[in-house]
Amino acid sequence: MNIFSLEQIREADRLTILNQNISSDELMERAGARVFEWLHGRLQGNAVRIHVFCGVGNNGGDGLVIARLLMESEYNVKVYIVDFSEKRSPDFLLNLDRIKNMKHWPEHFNGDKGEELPDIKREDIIVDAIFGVGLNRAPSGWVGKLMEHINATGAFVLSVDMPSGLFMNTVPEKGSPVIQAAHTLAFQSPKLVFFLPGTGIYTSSWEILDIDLDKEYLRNIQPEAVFIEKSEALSLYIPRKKFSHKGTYGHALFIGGSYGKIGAVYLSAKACLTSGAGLVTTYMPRCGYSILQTALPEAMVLTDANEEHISTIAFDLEPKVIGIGIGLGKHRATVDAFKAFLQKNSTPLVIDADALNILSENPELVQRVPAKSVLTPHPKELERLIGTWKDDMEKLEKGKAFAKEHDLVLVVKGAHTIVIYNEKLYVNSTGNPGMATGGSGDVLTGMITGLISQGYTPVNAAVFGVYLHGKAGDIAVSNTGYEALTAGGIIDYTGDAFLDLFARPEHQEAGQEAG
Ligand SMILES: NC(=O)C1=CN([C@@H]2O[C@H](COP(=O)(O)OP(=O)(O)OC[C@H]3O[C@@H](n4cnc5c(N)ncnc54)[C@H](O)[C@@H]3O)[C@@H](O)[C@H]2O)[C@@H](O)CC1
Ligand SMILES: [K+]
Repeated sequence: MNIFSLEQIREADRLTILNQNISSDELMERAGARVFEWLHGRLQGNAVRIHVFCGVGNNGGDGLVIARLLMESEYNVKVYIVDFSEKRSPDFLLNLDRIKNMKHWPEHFNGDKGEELPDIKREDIIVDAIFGVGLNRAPSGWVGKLMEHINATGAFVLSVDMPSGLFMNTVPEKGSPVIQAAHTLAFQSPKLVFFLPGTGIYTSSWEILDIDLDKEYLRNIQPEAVFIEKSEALSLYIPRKKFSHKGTYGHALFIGGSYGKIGAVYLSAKACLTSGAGLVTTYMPRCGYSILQTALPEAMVLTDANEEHISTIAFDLEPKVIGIGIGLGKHRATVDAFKAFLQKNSTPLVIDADALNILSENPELVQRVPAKSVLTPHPKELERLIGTWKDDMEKLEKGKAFAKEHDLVLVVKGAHTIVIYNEKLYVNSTGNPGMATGGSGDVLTGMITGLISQGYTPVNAAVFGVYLHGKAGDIAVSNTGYEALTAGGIIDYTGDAFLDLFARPEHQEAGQEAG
């Protein structure tokens, strides 16, 4: 599913009106009607009190359409106008007249009358149509107070298009008011901010409503980001061939491990085999030999001369891809070995853990990383690589610039992991908090390496690997619960994650969990 930018939504809006030969107010009616149908389908005429808060722009206009349609179906509706500006949108004004024609007189808030805050009960419903995509500065004092009052009621808050107070392309300053939505109904496409840690917290779940914006235009543009769900993942899948052999699926090598951290290599190697690599070899210090040969007889083991850490990186094979850094440690000899390895290596890499830390401590080494290699940093490792950021948006911008400059695939880990390559963002839909457990990252590195080994391009391997990893975790938790999920458990359910790609058609987006 595509995620569009503010400019793209505005243009789609304009072209829809032009090409479908409708007025802007007809488009607003369509948008409001979709929200009304959503509510009506669930409430079925229930007498619950519905408080509709409308701003004075087009989001507020949508709110007025929703309120009118609810009233026409005899719902118990109260409308409030949050008069935050003298510049009211024409379609807002048109719909305000229509509400007044129904003999309903909205309560106006404009800040200088010291209005009493409305009395709203926990069991009521609030429709938040104060600000939509047009917010361009923090709401002023009294508007913020009203928004905080809404948040404090404990009522179910349904946000129209986006929770009021969120911006499309920046993150609200600390203390800036934002509506805490129970659910958000977004028009046409989800917003990027639903997936970022600092802003995704403002809606517990979200759904999109199709308002039939200009399909031709939306199909032909490069979206701001792509949301990777089953259908996108399936489109990346490469079927196995009947007349194939282990050589067809590549030889993957893992370089890593140190005394006490052999398990990391085991997890990567096993995840790599489980995701379909033809052959796997691990290169590790001598102390890892028996452990790996015993725990994972399917893998081959090469050892360093040193017992406890890697001191030289030398091997006599030609792997298709190398996963490096898992459990590696940062012993001086290991750092030197890694530097020497980068000088002569041209095989694509999947770089994780201590190899990333060595890179960030020696930034000149980044130039030595082969183009299109995959980097899988968690937030701290990312910060060491690209520097600090003021908010999630800046993090993505810096990530894009870094990936572009070095022609690398960057996997920005989080609740919604985002893969960055060639200025494109791929936002993952799968995964859960049970996966925040030691070794989960080693499994991901193993999966991505395994996919590259089989012939997936590095960017596709990263996007597909992140999806599969999360999906395996999601299937696993349905059996283990969050707490008991371990990294090994994610590997155990990788097969189910593959099978799930071909299971019944994807359920409609309804009720997605965000954040
Ligand atoms: N193409 C679409 O997707 C459609 C959008 N519609 C609705 O239109 C909304 C966007 O409407 P608008 O562009 O009018 O913007 P909003 O209604 O989101 O915001 C209101 C206006 O207030 C001003 N403003 C921004 N921040 C302010 C602040 N802190 N204090 C005071 N004034 C402020 C801006 O001029 C802004 O345009 C969407 O979110 C959606 O709900 C729908 O009506 C139909 C179609
Ligand atoms: K809103």
